[in-house]
Amino acid sequence: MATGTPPSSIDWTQDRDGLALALANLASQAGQAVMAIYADGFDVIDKTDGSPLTRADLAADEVVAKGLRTLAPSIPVLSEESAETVDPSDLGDVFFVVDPLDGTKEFVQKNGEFSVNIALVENGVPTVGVVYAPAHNKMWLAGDVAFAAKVHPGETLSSEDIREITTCPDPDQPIRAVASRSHKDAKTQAFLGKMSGCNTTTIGSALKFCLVAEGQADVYPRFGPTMVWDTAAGIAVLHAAGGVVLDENNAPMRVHFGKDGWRNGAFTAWGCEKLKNKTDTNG
Ligand SMILES: Nc1ncnc2c1ncn2[C@@H]1O[C@H](COP(=O)(O)O)[C@@H](OP(=O)(O)O)[C@H]1O
Ligand SMILES: [Mg+2]
Repeated sequence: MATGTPPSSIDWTQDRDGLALALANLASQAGQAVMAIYADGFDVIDKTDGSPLTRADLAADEVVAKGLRTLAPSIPVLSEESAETVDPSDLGDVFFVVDPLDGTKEFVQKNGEFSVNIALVENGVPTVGVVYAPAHNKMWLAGDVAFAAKVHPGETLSSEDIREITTCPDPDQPIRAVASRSHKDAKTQAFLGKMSGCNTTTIGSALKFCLVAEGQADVYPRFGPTMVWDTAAGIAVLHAAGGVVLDENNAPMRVHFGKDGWRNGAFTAWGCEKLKNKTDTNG
């Protein structure tokens, strides 16, 4: 079944898997815009926080913003590229969170490890998420159920193209960890060092959540800074696949505007909460 543009009167909070598919198709279009610039060449601007910005971030943001206005005009949008202009109190309880190009450092280095992230957040909980890696032709999407699919940038996905994914924890095997390629920190290294025999793969962007969600890794520890748009979509995918993302207080991580603005605290994303005991046992 190919999806066309759905009527804007749909209550998406009642059809989260349907929304996930519609957002996946939007991410595919944004990925097409990103890949055109990836092939074409681009300048890199340093933002005030030291992170890079390219015209691919802005082009993808425009595609996603326009698509969301058509799809769900009544739901507000918080995007990395326009967050400074958004008053958090105007967002209400239900809003979209967008990182049009997550892993811009990886994009600049041309290693393919970047993604388009779109999430629906309801009362602080990411309930729908899509993470699209256009350089890998790979989409992860989730509402009530988590799925993955092969999709080339710009292609339209239908419900027949997607396969269900779940996490794959095996408490008898050494932990497989994923960590940031470009943002390493001592606390993460210490955490990884506490797990005997742990194998760690480094990779950019929200792809780390997706590797845990589809059972290729067990844990993604993150003690260095991230923003809510880096994590919301990945949390939704991992949660629907059977995993959990815990904050510094071991509570499910929420999307919220706090003393550090939209910046997250430290978190650990697990394929299964029980695996957490392995850090305690072996630490
Ligand atoms: N000092 C900092 N403050 C806030 N966010 C940071 C940061 N350093 C890295 N990040 C976040 O980490 C993201 C990259 O994650 P990873 O290291 O897992 O690839 C960046 O996303 P962008 O590339 O969208 O800017 C950025 O939001
Ligand atoms: Mg990001």
